[in-house]
Amino acid sequence: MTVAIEARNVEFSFGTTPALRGASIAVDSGEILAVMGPSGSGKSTLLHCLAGILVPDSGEILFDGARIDSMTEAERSGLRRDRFGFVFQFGQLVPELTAVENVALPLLFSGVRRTEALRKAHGWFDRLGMDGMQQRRSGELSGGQAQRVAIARGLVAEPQVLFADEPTGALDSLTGEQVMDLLVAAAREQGTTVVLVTHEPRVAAYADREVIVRDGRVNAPDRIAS
Ligand SMILES: Nc1ncnc2c1ncn2[C@@H]1O[C@H](COP(=O)(O)OP(=O)(O)OP(=O)(O)O)[C@@H](O)[C@H]1O
Repeated sequence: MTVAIEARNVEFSFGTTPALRGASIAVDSGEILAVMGPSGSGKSTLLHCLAGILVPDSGEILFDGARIDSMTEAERSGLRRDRFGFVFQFGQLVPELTAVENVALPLLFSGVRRTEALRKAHGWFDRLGMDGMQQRRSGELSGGQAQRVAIARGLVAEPQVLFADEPTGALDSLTGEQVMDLLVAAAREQGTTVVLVTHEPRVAAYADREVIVRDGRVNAPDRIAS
């Protein structure tokens, strides 16, 4: 197995508040990893460091074998644009744009022509179960529909790694399961590596592997002897 993305002994503090204290994790290419752990343990901070949004105070982040913590901001933002996809708790769709324009955004940012980007984005709506809703704006979508659109946006440019921070956090459990079914099926089809932060065991159950962040470090889950 090739490692897609890795944190080695990462430390990060917000001012005097330590958030990561020697966190290490390696995610295999194509693997779906669930990052669990108590509130405030450092899960989101770890995701932001892996995604090149935050730069660790010490330690290393490797993507495809290359150090990204020592890259320039411009290089890291290029990686985020071209190689990574993102889904957050609240889809963060652009309210002024239609659903299909929202899905097309990462392609447009990567320089794909508008007609081609919109054509590709259109192709997602059937599998979203949302054919006919392409022209709606986010205020005209349910929470689950908006989050499905956000997942299509996260995957449309076929990123190598999808970072999902509590993607079902604002949804009821049935809607959350529909969103996870979509996320996992589409990621598997594209061979996308997924780093999924969640506090819900039902959501983590979709992953290939679970780790727990406690006090800024990553542990394998405690196994219950049977
Ligand atoms: N922008 C910030 N400024 C200051 N401290 C922060 C900031 N973001 C996070 N922290 C602190 O860093 C620590 C780790 O936070 P983080 O958000 O990574 O935890 P988390 O495990 O994702 O929590 P949750 O499950 O509640 O989202 C916490 O002590 C938190 O209070």
